[in-house]
Amino acid sequence: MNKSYRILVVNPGSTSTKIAVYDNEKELFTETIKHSYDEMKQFETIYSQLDFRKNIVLKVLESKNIDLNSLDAIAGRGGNMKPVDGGTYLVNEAMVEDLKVGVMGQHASNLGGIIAYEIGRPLGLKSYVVDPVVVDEFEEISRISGMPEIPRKSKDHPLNSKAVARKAAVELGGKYEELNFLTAHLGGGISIGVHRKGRIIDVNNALDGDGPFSPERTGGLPVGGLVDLCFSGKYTKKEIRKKIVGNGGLMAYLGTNDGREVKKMIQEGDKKAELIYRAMAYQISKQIGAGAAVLKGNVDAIVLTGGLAFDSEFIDWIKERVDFISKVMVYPGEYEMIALTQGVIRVLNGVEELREYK
Ligand SMILES: Nc1ncnc2c1ncn2[C@@H]1O[C@H](COP(=O)(O)OP(=O)(O)O)[C@@H](O)[C@H]1O
Ligand SMILES: CCCC(=O)OP(=O)(O)O
Repeated sequence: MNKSYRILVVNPGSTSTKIAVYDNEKELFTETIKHSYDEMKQFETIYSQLDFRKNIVLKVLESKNIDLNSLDAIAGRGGNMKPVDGGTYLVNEAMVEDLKVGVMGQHASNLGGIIAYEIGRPLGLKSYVVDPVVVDEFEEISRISGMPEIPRKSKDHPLNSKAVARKAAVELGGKYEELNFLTAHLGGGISIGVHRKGRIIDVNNALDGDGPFSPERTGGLPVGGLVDLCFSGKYTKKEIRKKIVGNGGLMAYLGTNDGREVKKMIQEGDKKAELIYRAMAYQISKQIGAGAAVLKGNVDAIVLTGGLAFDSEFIDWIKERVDFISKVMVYPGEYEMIALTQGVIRVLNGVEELREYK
């Protein structure tokens, strides 16, 4: 019989830090600590948030009476280290250095592996990241953008996407590694992943103006207009970036990044809100259609997930455009905490090989 493991899970997001403890797959608790804009604006960089977020994790563990010595391992959401294949990686010094710098960019997830390492090391515990945001399983053809200086990059939500695709595979009576899925992670950022037999061979870069617009990001833009805006003299580089990620999408058109607020506006008769919300579903559907072409139509299921998937009307707008492609399966919310735990348990039980970060 497999041993029982107690695992601490740390998931830093743009507006929250999620903390959970599991005994194997049994959740003891999950706590989400929200961070307001005002609280975070004191930090110049993601890395400078380290002590703030780490102390929050330690305080939550104390408040839940979790003895640090009772832990067997720590899992953190993997951030912008060098691109890697999907899987579970031991956090080592090389990874921590790359996450500190953010070799592939800046995102709160960069702190997941570092916090896990900093808490684990003095206790003699191993720390892991699972399916980090930079999982790159692209084929050569997916990297071509049309401008050699700017190759397409894989940066999205592989942790949640692979977790829901695995769930869907079980429901379909098959294995993730043997089936083809199109996943749509519909959160603050949106990514449409093309999974061919367990590998994400194409996806829109959710953090760099690619794919559908989202509650807070522009997605792909007409580049000519963007070039003009960049050189208009009206904005700094930082301001332009913020317009693309943070203040884009629903936020730019409607002044909110909250899907529930937009629903309220629509119910109160706001026609503009309805047009924009419908346009987001339209763009998501187009990206799903593009993914179907990548898979030459061999799609076992389209899997919709993320916070927006709680809105059944929104999901229906997508379904009516894409259900000719394949069966549509919906898993509202996100499964990142359990996916981190499961990834660590798979390697501790020897079901999956632990990967080394170089
Ligand atoms: N019931 C709902 N109806 C409409 N939108 C929702 C609902 N629940 C959550 N959302 C929206 O989902 C988005 C956040 O999704 P989530 O997956 O939690 O994002 P992230 O983890 O990227 O912050 C927000 O726009 C939020 O308002
Ligand atoms: C680095 C890409 C992952 C991402 O965009 O995550 P969130 O949507 O959770 O910010």
